[in-house]
Amino acid sequence: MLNIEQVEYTINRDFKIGPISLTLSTGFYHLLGPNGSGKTTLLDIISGLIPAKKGIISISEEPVTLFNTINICQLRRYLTQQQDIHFSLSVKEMLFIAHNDLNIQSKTNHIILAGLDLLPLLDKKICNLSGGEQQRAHLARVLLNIDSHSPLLLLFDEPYTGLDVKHKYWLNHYLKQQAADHCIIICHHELNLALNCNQSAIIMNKGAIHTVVTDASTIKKDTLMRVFSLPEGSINTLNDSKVQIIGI
Ligand SMILES: Nc1ncnc2c1ncn2[C@@H]1O[C@H](COP(=O)(O)OP(=O)(O)OP(=O)(O)O)[C@@H](O)[C@H]1O
Repeated sequence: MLNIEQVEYTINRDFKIGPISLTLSTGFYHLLGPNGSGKTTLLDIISGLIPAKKGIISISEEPVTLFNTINICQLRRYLTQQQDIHFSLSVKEMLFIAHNDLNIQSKTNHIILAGLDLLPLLDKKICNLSGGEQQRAHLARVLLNIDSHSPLLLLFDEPYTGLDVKHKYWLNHYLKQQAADHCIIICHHELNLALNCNQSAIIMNKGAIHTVVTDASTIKKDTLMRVFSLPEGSINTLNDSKVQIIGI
């Protein structure tokens, strides 16, 4: 599904991404790492928003290049970290701009809009919604667009921002179901959530991939302390040898 070979990108004299090589099939991948470790930059490169300086990326065998943007857009969806709405749009208007043939009544779409509790908010202006409500509307914009018969690459940059626990739970549950058919990469800082989920995780540090595990609950205390600069005593080892960060 996603193939990254020796990808490099130089941001400035002090910060460089890569070389990164990674091959991912369908599934659910947590992309973890401290602030400034290069997660968003990597997602931007994978999505084709910024061109890699070196190396090769392909999504379902399609090369990610500036000249192949139209094909790439059909193979991937990307919820970026920040969304700016410059017009006074309602939720419904924004969703219709993203999908001009959107059928709000269809069973699949109804599940998403109901799961994100957006049905009562459809006619409200986005700028008048709370932070979490706005994030739910932007999530719907992406989720309503993944009804595809072929596998997609779904990239989410900090999708949990502003969500309350009910909607975090719903989102995880929904994406877990989608992971059977699609390759889903979620960049976030909810370390305990990742440690709890038995899903794959990619840990970045200083522009490079530090660790890839097929089960995030096997991430070692040492790794967490080193990569995230956590103090001694901040990590609890449970009876089943899983670790949890305490105090957050
Ligand atoms: N447009 C830019 N110009 C200059 N430096 C940048 C730019 N974008 C990112 N950087 C720098 O590149 C590094 C990686 O940034 P990036 O946003 O990829 O990190 P991140 O892991 O997503 O961080 P966070 O968890 O805080 O969102 C940081 O040091 C950041 O300051």
